[in-house]
Parts: sequence; C-alpha cells; structure tokens
Amino acid sequence: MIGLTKIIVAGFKGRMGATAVDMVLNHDGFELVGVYDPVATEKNLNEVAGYADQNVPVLTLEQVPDVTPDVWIDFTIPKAAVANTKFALEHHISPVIGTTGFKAEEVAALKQLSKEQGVGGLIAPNFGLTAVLMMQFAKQAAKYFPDVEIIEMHHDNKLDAPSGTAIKTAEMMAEVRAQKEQGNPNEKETLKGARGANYDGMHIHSVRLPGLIAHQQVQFGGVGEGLTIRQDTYDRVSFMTGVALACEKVTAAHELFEGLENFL
Ligand SMILES: NC(=O)C1=CN([C@@H]2O[C@H](COP(=O)(O)OP(=O)(O)OC[C@H]3O[C@@H](n4cnc5c(N)ncnc54)[C@H](O)[C@@H]3O)[C@@H](O)[C@H]2O)C=CC1
Ligand SMILES: O=C(O)C1=N[C@H](C(=O)O)C[C@H](O)C1
Repeated sequence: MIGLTKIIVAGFKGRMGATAVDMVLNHDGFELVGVYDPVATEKNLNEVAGYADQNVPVLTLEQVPDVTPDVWIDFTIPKAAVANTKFALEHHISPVIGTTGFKAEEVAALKQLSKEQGVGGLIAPNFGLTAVLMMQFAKQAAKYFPDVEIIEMHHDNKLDAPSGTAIKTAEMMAEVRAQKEQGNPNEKETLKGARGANYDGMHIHSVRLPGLIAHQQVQFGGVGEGLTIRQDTYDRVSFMTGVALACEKVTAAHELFEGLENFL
C-alpha cells in the first residue's frame, strides 16, 4: 500500500488556508500533520470551532520538521511566502504555493534552490481550472489581437495589486503578442493611475470591492469587433481541485514549476 501524503498548511487561520485545511482533512490519501500561522493562539486544531474531533498540532516554524511533512501548502502573505518556500525546500518538503505577490527575481532564486536541494514544487497564482483556461484562451487570442486590456476584480481584503493571475495572464500573452503600447501614443492621464498598470504595453486595472471573490476579464479589441474572456470565482472551494491535484503530483516533481497547467 502506498503511504499517505503528509501535508502541512501554512496560513491556516486565513480564508484560503482554512479552505485548504478542510480539503486535506476530507481527501483520501492525505494526512494533515500540522498547521502553521503566526497569529494562531491555539496549540491544536481541536481548539478551533468545528474541529473538536481533530488532533492536529499547531506548529511553530521550528517544530515543522518534527512532523516530517511531504508537502507544504502555503496561502499566506506575499512578504512571508518567499521565506516559507525557502524553508520548505531546505527541509525537503515539496512546496505547493498559492500565495501571490512573488517578484520574478524571487521565483528565479527559489527555482535555483529547488535544483540545488533536488526538491520539486509548484507556485501557482491561480488553482482554479476556469482561471487556467481563461489564461490559455487569452494567450491564444493575443496572437491575433494585440489590442488588449485586463480588468481584474477582487475582494477588498486583498493585499497585492495587480493580482498574481493578472500578471501571469499578461506574461503569457506577452510571449505571443506583437509588441504594442496600448492606447493613444499622445494620451495623458489627467488623474494619476487612470490607465492602470502597464505590463509590456498592456494595461491592467485592479478593482477592489466587498462582495467580490476573484474575477477577471481580458478584453480584446479589433477593427469592428471585440472579444471578452471572463472568469468568475464564486466560492474559494473551487481552488481546491487544483490544490489537491498539485499535492498528489508535487512530490514526484524534480523542479519548481510555475502555474498549475504544468501538472494538468
Ligand atoms: N493561487 C490561488 O489559487 C489563490 C491564491 N490566493 C492567494 O493566497 C494568499 C492568501 O489569501 P487569503 O487566504 O485570502 O488571505 P488571508 O489574509 O485570509 O490569510 C493569510 C493568512 O496568512 C497568515 N500568515 C501571515 N504571515 C504568515 C507566515 N509567515 N506564515 C504562515 N502564515 C502567515 C495570516 O496570519 C493569515 O491568517 C494571497 O496571497 C492570495 O492572493 C488566494 C486565492 C486563490
Ligand atoms: O487574493 C485572492 O483572493 C486571489 N488571489 C490570487 C491572485 O492574486 O491572482 C488568485 C485569485 O485571483 C484569488
């Protein structure tokens, strides 16, 4: 019999971390061996409402190696996730990182560390299958329609802007899109920020409102025609199919991949 995959969830007190805890507890073949979050005051998950019948230690960072996890799920905050990923790789725990806000040079350094340690992993700005498809469709369209703007819309507790998904969408489109500075070459912002962020000539607009979860529209314009590719996340549970898939596959990986599509 193949053993259980031992998993730790970092950021378990947060919106995504709590959803990941439920996924791991209810997924065949997974064992939740610990949870970690610096704001936690509990010593065990059974002290958290709704988890009385669980026996999962709330760990400090130093205690993590004691429970010998195979996989580190991370839904934390941008400034913590780089150090967490480094810690996981150095302790031969395969990271499955959902936290966004990584800089390109930070990812490059972590990829190098993954090679040196011989430990694979995954950093994915979006574990939603509709989001992965939306990015792939947008890349396909960008080949024919270089005139494009991205509008991403999220809940107003989000720390990073633009979203990791918007940046990855722009990166993927930039691979195939004819370079173009979107808009009128003579345009002037009379109110700073009106044209949003600029990635390789493509503008990204970040909307933050209560009531939203995660949504993105990639809007293309052509001569006399337009194409809008839109993705909506209505429930955070939608991310868990991708997270579970990553946890199943990541321990066999030999490098640190970027994007769930690498595991599909
Ligand atoms: N890849 C994906 O599919 C998705 C990614 N995200 C990303 O996940 C991250 C978390 O999002 P939410 O759960 O909404 O945020 P949240 O604010 O609800 O939760 C973050 C949690 O991380 C904890 N934390 C802070 N520093 C930490 C550290 N050093 N180690 C461990 N935990 C730490 C906080 O105490 C908090 O409980 C964000 O970066 C967000 O963009 C969110 C949804 C989907
Ligand atoms: O913070 C969020 O909520 C989300 N963050 C990710 C991102 O930045 O792209 C994924 C999804 O959009 C939800």
